[in-house]
Amino acid sequence: MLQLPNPEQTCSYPSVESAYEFCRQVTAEYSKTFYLGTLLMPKEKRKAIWAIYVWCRRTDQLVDGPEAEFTTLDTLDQWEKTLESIFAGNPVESPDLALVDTLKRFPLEIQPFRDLIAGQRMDLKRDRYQTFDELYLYCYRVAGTVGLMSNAVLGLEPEWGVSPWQKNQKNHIPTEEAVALGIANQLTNILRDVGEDADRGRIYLPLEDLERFNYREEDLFNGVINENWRQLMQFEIQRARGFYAQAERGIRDLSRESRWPVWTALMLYQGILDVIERNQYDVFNRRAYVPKVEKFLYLPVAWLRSQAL
Ligand SMILES: CC(C)=CCC/C(C)=C/CC/C(C)=C/CC/C(C)=C/[C@@H]1[C@@H](COP(=O)(O)OP(=O)(O)O)[C@]1(C)CC/C=C(\C)CC/C=C(\C)CCC=C(C)C
Ligand SMILES: Nc1ncnc2c1ncn2[C@@H]1O[C@H](COP(=O)(O)OP(=O)(O)OP(=O)(O)O)[C@@H](O)[C@H]1O
Ligand SMILES: [Mn+2]
Repeated sequence: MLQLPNPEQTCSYPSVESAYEFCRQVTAEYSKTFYLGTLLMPKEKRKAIWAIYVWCRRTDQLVDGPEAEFTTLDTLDQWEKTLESIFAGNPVESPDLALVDTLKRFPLEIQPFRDLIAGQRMDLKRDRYQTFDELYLYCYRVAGTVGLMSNAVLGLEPEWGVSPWQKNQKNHIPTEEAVALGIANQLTNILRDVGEDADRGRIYLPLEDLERFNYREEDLFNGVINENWRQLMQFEIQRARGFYAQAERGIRDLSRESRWPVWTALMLYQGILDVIERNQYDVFNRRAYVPKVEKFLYLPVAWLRSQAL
């Protein structure tokens, strides 16, 4: 796992602009997919997503990064206090300057941020999920919440963009669809990282599914790829695709300028599932990623969808 650049070194003058620049760099370094999506947005929204990205990434690093062994429930309580301070307009560290500024510009609520921290608490407390309902709660907390945060920035199509015969119809707010995209992304992430997580003694796939397909924990730790594994993976891939399909139906409710970036991020992340299939479900020895050239080929298709669907 990469180490986040030290914010104090990167921004020698802690100004709002240098904080945003730091956030841009971190987003570009950590996620080619989401960074590409943000490049398709207007400047103000793009910067806001970078600020949110970095807060989420820093939260994730507390339990997933190089310092993770020192993180306790207490650390996360402290982190939540810092969050409250940011929402009160008082940055604690220099990257927070960007989020404080973003909070002035967009109607973000604190609850999804708190819930994301609660998701990290789950990672500290457990390394198995018995049922899909339990896993769903985890996915909601670590990723569905990101959908809610993003929605506040992406925005809806303004009233004046609505045709006269729809004027009295209230805009549909695609909350469930935004959460669905977070869930879909997280399930994809889990399927891609099965091997990596097993190396850390973690299993995110619901144990009830392992049982249903007659695939044992021990098989997973040994990286066994047999017919049972392929069927289990196919089942989970279809489940993730169901959430992508739900998310797609919400994109038309977003502001026009946000549709292309969201279609792009959705298609690129969903593309990881196709790569897993192409790799014949070997997530133990090969990392599934969409090659750079292919990433750019998605752009025009995503644009057409953002215009037509
Ligand atoms: C283009 C756009 C709007 C992007 C949003 C980017 C953003 C703010 C991402 C935050 C990512 C983050 C660091 C979250 C912390 C918890 C975590 C690690 C969640 C997983 C992301 C990991 O991505 P990555 O591949 O880098 O993982 P590794 O650490 O390398 O293993 C997640 C898979 C969750 C990502 C969830 C989202 C981006 C939510 C998507 C939903 C929307 C943008 C809402 C769209 C609206 C409608 C109506 C469909
Ligand atoms: N285009 C690529 N070419 C070669 N290796 C890649 C590529 N994309 C990802 N990888 C591999 O995956 C690792 C990073 O994984 P990750 O999936 O986080 O990539 P990413 O480009 O940040 O995309 P994402 O936004 O989907 O997270 C790299 O260190 C590399 O091993
Ligand atoms: Mn990544």
